[in-house]
Amino acid sequence: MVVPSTTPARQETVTMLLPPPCPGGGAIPTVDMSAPHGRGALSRQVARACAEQGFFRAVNHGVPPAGPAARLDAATSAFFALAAHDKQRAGPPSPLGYGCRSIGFNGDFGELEYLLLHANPAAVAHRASSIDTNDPSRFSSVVNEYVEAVKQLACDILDLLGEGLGLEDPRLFSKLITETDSDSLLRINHYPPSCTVHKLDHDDQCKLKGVARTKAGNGGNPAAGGRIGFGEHSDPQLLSLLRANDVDGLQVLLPDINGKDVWIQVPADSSAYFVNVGDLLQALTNGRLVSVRHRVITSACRPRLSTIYFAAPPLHARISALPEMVTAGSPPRYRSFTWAEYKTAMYSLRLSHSRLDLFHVDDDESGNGSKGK
Ligand SMILES: C=C1C[C@]23C[C@@]1(O)CC[C@H]2[C@@]12CC[C@H](O)[C@@](C)(C(=O)O1)[C@H]2[C@@H]3C(=O)O
Ligand SMILES: O=C(O)CCC(=O)C(=O)O
Ligand SMILES: [Fe+2]
Repeated sequence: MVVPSTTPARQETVTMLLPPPCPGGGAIPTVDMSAPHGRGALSRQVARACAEQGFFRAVNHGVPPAGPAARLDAATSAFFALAAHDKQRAGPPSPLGYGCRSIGFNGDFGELEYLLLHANPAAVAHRASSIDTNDPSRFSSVVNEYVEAVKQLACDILDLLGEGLGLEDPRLFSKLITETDSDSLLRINHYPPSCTVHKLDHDDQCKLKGVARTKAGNGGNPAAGGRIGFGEHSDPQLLSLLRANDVDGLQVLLPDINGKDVWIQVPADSSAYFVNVGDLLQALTNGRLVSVRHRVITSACRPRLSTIYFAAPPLHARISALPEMVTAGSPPRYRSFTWAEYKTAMYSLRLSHSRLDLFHVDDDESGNGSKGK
């Protein structure tokens, strides 16, 4: 087995913004998906990045920048450029649909507007008529085409993970997201420029005057100058694949050389995919892979447009540690649960909550079932 042993639970002790130590992001691993050193080396590299950082930058990933990705960016940018009342037709988020500032149902806010879609063609077609009233079928095909491309990349990465972890069935993870009733999502986030001159425009766009400005409790002190675009959280699903324009803002919480967690800025790279491990993959691997905490802090004078594919299993999928991941020295950490059960818990909680803690075996046994923030 080539994957490093379980990462110990991490405590954030310092919050700071670091300039990227090198153009590639320093602590952030870059994985060349064209496998220049062969598939074995690639699978080990992917597994190692997901175990040590829970995050990596994928380059030469095979999804061409022109084509589905460019068409989706054009279609979603056109939507966000509409007048507020036209966009509200696709809202409020249920949680799917168009949302502005408000995230989830429990009082989280961020300086963004977004579209959240179920990634299956029938659901996309249902939403398209309120998003693109002129040509809903074109909007649907643009989204479906993109989803097919990004889902293929997600399957490739999940298969590499299965191989790198030495699973008996290396395709087990990817099979979960290719089921016809998989619960994967596509989210498009649009962060307005942070310059004061544009801020009022955005308040007007959202028609949410009077809503409290983002508070520190929504993700921590972002440091002078930045505003919370999307507060600190981990993604609940299996794996997330993020592509964004060339505007910075994404930060990940990673341990420094002394083991202290620090916020690392992820330099923008519009040609790359940023891949992060979600809570379900952490549970399936019994904590071997880590669901990385991340956030978006906006400080640029240009809008940030990001598109994230959240690869998820069907609602009925049962999540419990794979036998290969359980040993005498590494007993099961989480009790078994279904994705539906996990989703119910997650929608009742704030964005920053460490949801997986609710399913931790120790917490369960000691009766502290609702540990968290
Ligand atoms: C506050 C919330 C928004 C969220 C559902 C939740 O109750 C907690 C998890 C949040 C999150 C984070 C990652 C994704 O952006 C998201 C779509 C998801 O699956 O979990 C969001 C949820 C959301 O915006 O509905
Ligand atoms: O918009 C981004 O860059 C990241 C947002 C995010 O983490 C999310 O939507 O879950
Ligand atoms: Fe996220």
